This record gives sequence, structure tokens and C-alpha cells, in this order.
Amino acid sequence: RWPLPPKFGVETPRLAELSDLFDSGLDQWGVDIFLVDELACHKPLCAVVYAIFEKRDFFNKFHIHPSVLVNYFSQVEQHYKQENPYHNAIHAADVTQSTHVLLNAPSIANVFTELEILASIFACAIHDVNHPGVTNQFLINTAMYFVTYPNLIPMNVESELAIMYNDMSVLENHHCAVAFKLLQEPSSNLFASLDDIQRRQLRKMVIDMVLATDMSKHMSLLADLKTMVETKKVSGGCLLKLDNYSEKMQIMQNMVHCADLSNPAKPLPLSTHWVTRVMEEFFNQGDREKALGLPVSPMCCRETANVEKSQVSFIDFIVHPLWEAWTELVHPDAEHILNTLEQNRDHYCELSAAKEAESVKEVDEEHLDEAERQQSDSKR
Ligand SMILES: COc1ccc(C2=NN(C3CCN(c4nc(N)nc5ccccc45)CC3)C(=O)[C@@H]3CC=CC[C@H]23)cc1OC
Ligand SMILES: [Mg+2]
Ligand SMILES: [Zn+2]
Repeated sequence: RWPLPPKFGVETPRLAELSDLFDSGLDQWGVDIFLVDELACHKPLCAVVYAIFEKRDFFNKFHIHPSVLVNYFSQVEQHYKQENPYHNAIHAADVTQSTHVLLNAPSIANVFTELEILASIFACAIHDVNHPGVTNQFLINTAMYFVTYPNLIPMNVESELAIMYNDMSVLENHHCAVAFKLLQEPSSNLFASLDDIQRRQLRKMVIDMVLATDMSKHMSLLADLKTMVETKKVSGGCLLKLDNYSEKMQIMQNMVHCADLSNPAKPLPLSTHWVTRVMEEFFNQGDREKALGLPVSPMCCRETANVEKSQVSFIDFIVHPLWEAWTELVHPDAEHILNTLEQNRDHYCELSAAKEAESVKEVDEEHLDEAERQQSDSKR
């Protein structure tokens, strides 16, 4: 009924290169997602989702016409703010492709139904849509800010978000709401061929996964994962028969959360590129907090932040514990990922130590200059 859209849903003069990159890299941990962005004329999300749907035969399995997929994900892609250094469509494409790879781990083959896999891929693709480039904390603080100074014209509609969602997973609720709102477009009705039960199940799974990407849920999510790994050990190593929804959802939430926290576990050039971007986004937030007279959030002060140290503590306190648990759950399929994470961590540690030594040397030189100055003064 509809004309076929261009391949991968993007008009690009470099289609052959993009196709080759997907042939060799779509299933690989560490594909250069920034090259995908370039080859796809800055529509990486559309391209990645299309390629994954094709690879997993979702167009046939769920009777989705390619042009409906392209209509919907073009809308979603446009609702990712490309002015965000970090939380943009490249990050969404990165998390989606990373989850696509994690789902291929042999030890979790046959664990998930096709609908659960569709829900996971969809959840990743939309998990940060319309992100304003600031954290939940910033939105909560600025919401209060405009309550305190009502005459100050709200500089941004963002602060309305915290009011809308009563400070509870503000961003993550917003991402879900925007994504499902866009689905209501008749030309974007991705799940038209699913039956009511499936559509209701998919919606619940997507909401459960996206809300679990709120970093304030991290500790409880990790605790549950560790418990599951422990019981897996007890039950003789094979992955539990995941019969009830909450156990299966726990794994899906942790899988998407791992993908969302996968930057430090990627090949170093990709990892450092993401660090530059996320720190720029944090510094922009810090600038705004300073301008508003708000306390500057951790890692957000461009004058004082130690980028390498922040990365080491992010890995030590958050990313490594999570990936250690995931690696155990899907043993031995994620060993190479954990190794890359540990190598990258050592790299940032060395950088941080070198930087420390450099600044100590500078201080010593200053003291030396000062001493020499004083000495020459005393001679005069
Ligand atoms: C590439 O490199 C990064 C990528 C993403 C993020 C992300 N960071 N975070 C938070 C994480 C914990 N943070 C810390 N806060 C406090 N008080 N103390 C800490 C001490 C040590 C480490 C972290 C923290 C606040 C920010 C998000 O919420 C983003 C959104 C969702 C997922 C991860 C994102 C950070 C990166 O490098 C630092
Ligand atoms: Mg998010
Ligand atoms: Zn994210």
C-alpha cells in the first residue's frame, strides 16, 4: 500500500558504506556509532533501528511496513535534541545497538520471547527522547526555583517537567510519554498488527525498562541482579527458568541499564569520545546552575572538575559493579566487555596520576621561582 522507504530509512549518498558497516558491525560490540551517524547523514537512530528490525526479521514477525517504521522513528529522531552534546540520537542509537548485541549472548538465547526482544529494542531507541540536556536534580531544583521567584520568567519549559511528574523519575517519565504520544500518529502506528494483549504487554514492558534507566534506581536494580546471580549459582549454573514476569523484567531492565552505562566498556577511542561529550553537557548544566545561583552538581563545574578522576570513580562505584554482575549472569559471554572496561579504567587512572604529577611539578616550579625571586630580592 505504501512505497518502500529508502534503505535504512535514510537518504544518503554513502548507502553502500553504511550497508557494509552494518554487515560487519551491527552485531559487534564496539561498532563505530559515530561513523554510522556520519554515513547516515545524522539520522543514526533510524538507520540502526531499521537495520536491527531487518536483521531480526521484525518486519515480517510483527507485520510492520518499513515506511511505518521510518515515519515513526524519523519523528522520534527529530525529538532527540541534536544540540545536546551527549543525550542525542547518537546515544540512543548506541544504546539500542549495544542491547542488540547483549541480546545475542548464547547464555540468554531462548530466554526472551520475540515480543520481549521487540520491547527491549524499542525501549532503548526511545529511552532518552526529548532529553533537555540536564539531570533530574536540575529540573527539581529549578522547579523549586521558579516557585521561589515566580516573577522570574521560566527560562525553560523544562522546569515544568518536575512539576508535571512530582519530582519522580521526571526525565524518564517524559521520555516514555513523548514516545507513546508519537505512536498515536496514524502513519506511525508501529504496533497496529499486534493484538490488544500484546500491545498492552509491550507498553508495560517499555515503561518498566525506561523508568529503570533513572540512575536513582541503580542501587536497587544492581542488588536484585546480584541476588539473581547468587541463586543462579545455587541452581547449578544454568540460567533460571524465568517463568514470572518480574524476574524476566529484572534482567531486561539491567540489560538496558548496562547498555546505557556501556560507554566506559567500549573500545577506548569511543569511550573517550563519549567522556568529552558527557562532560560538555555536565559543564553546560554547571554554567546554568551558577547563573541561577544554584549549587553546582557533582562533575558539573568546568573550572574544578577532574575529568579523569570522575571517570575512575564512575567506573569504580557504578559501572564496574554492574558489569561484573552482568558478566557473571551471562558467563562467559561478556568477559571481553569486562576486560575492556578494566583496561579503560586503568588508562583513566594513569591519566589522572600523570595529571596529578604534572600539577605537583608546576607547584614545585612556582615555589622554586618564588624562592629564587626572594633570594635575588634579598641580594639587592
Ligand atoms: C561517559 O561517561 C559518562 C556517561 C554517562 C554518565 C551519566 N551519569 N549520570 C549520573 C551518574 C552518577 N553521578 C554521580 N553523582 C554523584 N553525586 N557522585 C558520583 C560519584 C562518582 C560517579 C558518579 C557520581 C551523577 C550523574 C547520569 O545520571 C546520566 C544519565 C543516565 C545514565 C548515566 C549518565 C556519566 C559519565 O561519566 C561520569
Ligand atoms: Mg536517561
Ligand atoms: Zn541514556
